[in-house]
Amino acid sequence: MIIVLKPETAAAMQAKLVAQFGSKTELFTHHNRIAIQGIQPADLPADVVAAADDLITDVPAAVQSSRLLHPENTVIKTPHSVIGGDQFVMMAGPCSVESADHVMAMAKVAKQRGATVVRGGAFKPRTSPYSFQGLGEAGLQALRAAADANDLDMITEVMDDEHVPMVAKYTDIFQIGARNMQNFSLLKAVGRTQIPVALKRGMSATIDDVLNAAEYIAAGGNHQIMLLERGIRTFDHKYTRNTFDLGAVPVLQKLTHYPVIVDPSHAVGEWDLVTPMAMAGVASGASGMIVEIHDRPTEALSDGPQALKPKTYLKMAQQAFQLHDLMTSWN
Ligand SMILES: O=C[C@H](O)[C@H](O)COP(=O)(O)O
Ligand SMILES: C=C(OP(=O)(O)O)C(=O)O
Repeated sequence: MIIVLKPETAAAMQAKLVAQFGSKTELFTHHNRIAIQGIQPADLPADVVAAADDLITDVPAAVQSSRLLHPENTVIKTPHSVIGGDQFVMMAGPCSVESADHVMAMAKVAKQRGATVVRGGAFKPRTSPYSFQGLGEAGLQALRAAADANDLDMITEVMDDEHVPMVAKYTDIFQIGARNMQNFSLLKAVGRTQIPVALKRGMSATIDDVLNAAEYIAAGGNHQIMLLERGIRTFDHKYTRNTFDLGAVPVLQKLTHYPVIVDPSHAVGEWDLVTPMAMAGVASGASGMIVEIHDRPTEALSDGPQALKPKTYLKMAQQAFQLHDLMTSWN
């Protein structure tokens, strides 16, 4: 259950509850709230009940992710971005880091229209073991250099818990890919760091699966989490790579305090569908977008069909910021 304490006595009552239940159960405090697993109102001392504004008994398993414990938005600050604040955050770059020169050029394009984060995979989760697997640490170095030269933050995928210390040396944001959303060792490993984590929704993951995956990260002590909607598998993928579940954006925002980011590139998989769905992603109320760009998509080492060429990206990004500004003016 979650006990919402009156602010004036919250600290004293929390201390009392921690002393009484702390060794027996999972217990989390946030401002004037305290979540204690596995107890009922009848288990509480009378003075705690008297000091409570509310006793919430219907509490989800992913309690640290829940707005019931943490009502206000989480805002993540990286060197060049504020994610989950008032500004829309643009993350752009190639699917894979292909070479130092290429990612440098793509970072420059990303920056031209307001991106504050450059993306690129150095470890690639490919369907086939014979497809390009990424440049590894050399890719991380190239992406770091491209980010630094353009005053951008870096986001990159970490696929393996053993790689977490290596990727941590370079990146500002860990990306956990859709295929690894329930790789619990990996979630625990990034949860032990204090580096922001962008958790992509698994292809067949329910909302509760996403929230519980985020909870693994929070349970380790890392609360800098953002959730990425990148499309799910449904029944008809003849024309789109995945089904962009934009309903998930306001649902996640209602249930959790973490910023929600949209990935129209992986959602639709075809470049000419990316701009309209990117706009839909902005309209859904997301805090930001991650989008793939490439100057020669037909030669891309991964996901070329969904990459926006620079000119198309620049137009899309301009429209995305304009739409976000318009929506902000309505509030
Ligand atoms: O980011 C790259 C791709 O989305 C991912 O690696 C899977 O693509 P593939 O099925 O072409 O390997
Ligand atoms: C592999 C990626 O995406 P996803 O995990 O969503 O498939 C990616 O963004 O590079």
